[in-house]
Amino acid sequence: QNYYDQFGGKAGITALINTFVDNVANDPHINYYFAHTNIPHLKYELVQQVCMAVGGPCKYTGQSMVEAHKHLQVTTAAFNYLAQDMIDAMDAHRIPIGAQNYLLSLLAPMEPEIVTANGPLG
Ligand code: HEM
Repeated sequence: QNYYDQFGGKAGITALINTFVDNVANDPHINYYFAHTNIPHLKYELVQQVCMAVGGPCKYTGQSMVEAHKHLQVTTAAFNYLAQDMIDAMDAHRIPIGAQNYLLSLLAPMEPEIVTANGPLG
């Protein structure tokens, strides 16, 4: 089974992103970043991005990671909390650990494009 199938195809990825965005919305460490965000649009873009990343028949046509985040002052701590919210969502959807690690290995290198601010500890 390829990674796209291990994520449950488009339906599985859509369900995963719904849970992930719910987790972020309920995460007091980072939810304030999304106070002015169009959530349905964000979900749409995330589904396309993750679907394409795991080899599915989708095309991400949203903003670059630099463009989407440059005004947000994202810290490394915020990035790590968001990653944990994704892990929790993948666990909740019983995504196989190998597929989880594959997606995380694609997200981790995006950190330097997204993190633009230092936290209180530098
Ligand atoms: C690897 C990690 C991440 C990925 C793959 C990612 C992906 C995305 C994508 C695809 C969009 C939509 C772009 C568009 O609309 O064209 C977006 C927007 C956004 N992201 Fe991220 N993101 C990540 C990390 C973060 C982190 C750590 C934060 C803050 C804690 C964050 C906050 C936001 C916000 C607030 C928006 C909406 C911006 C707006 O409304 O203008 N993201 N992200």
